[in-house]
Amino acid sequence: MTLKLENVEVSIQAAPILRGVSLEVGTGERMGLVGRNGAGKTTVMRTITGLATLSAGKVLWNGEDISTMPPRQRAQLGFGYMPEDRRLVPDLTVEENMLLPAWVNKDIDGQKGLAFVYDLMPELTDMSSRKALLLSGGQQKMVALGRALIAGRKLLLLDEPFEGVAPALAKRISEVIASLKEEGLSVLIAQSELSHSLDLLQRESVIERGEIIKVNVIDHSLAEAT
Ligand SMILES: Nc1ncnc2c1ncn2[C@@H]1O[C@H](COP(=O)(O)OP(=O)(O)OP(=O)(O)O)[C@@H](O)[C@H]1O
Repeated sequence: MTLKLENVEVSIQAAPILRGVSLEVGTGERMGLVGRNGAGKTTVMRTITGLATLSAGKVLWNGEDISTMPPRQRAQLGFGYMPEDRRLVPDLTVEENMLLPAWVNKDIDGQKGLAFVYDLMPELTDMSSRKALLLSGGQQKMVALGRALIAGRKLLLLDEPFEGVAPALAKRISEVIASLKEEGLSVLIAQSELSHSLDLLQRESVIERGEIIKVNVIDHSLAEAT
């Protein structure tokens, strides 16, 4: 289950936003996408989900060109997306928010997804009937992660999952993401800083003004030594 971007170009209102972006995320790999605000991280995520349109290049999934596949079909392939701003519906409960992808896409098995998510994050079971508006920012991120996992059983795209989250909860989110390796899930994590996830990632692509300027392999022996 490999995701590959080949020389992807995306323009918004004639302004070039992504300029020849190439990257690869392998099965069970956790890859970072690191860059300053405005570097193009969210646009990369939206290109992978099909929400942004390429003007050149390709998005490949297991070698198949999915560049023009609609977002709905990509969700059926097992792509899940957690947007930076969470986009929870305040008046819906935690469980209803997580079931949203299954309500709009009948091919997604919501109950099966919920069982998986509750098993992975038992703390969500306790808050399942609470309205989203009553949750802290960090708890909302957890719910957004749960919702992304309802569809995202093969590829998970997480946009700033640790931003604005208190350290204890950030550690928990990091733990949950790390445990997904056993499921063979590939994860791409966009971040403007690395603080919470160095030990989580295997590689990171650095993006600057719409271009990948380098790919770093993370040396875990350094983290283990400290
Ligand atoms: N709908 C839009 N209309 C105009 N410009 C846009 C639009 N969406 C993104 N951009 C521009 O594209 C560039 C990349 O934005 P993008 O959101 O992908 O960056 P980012 O790295 O995710 O940063 P952030 O974390 O601030 O969202 C920015 O310069 C932004 O202003």
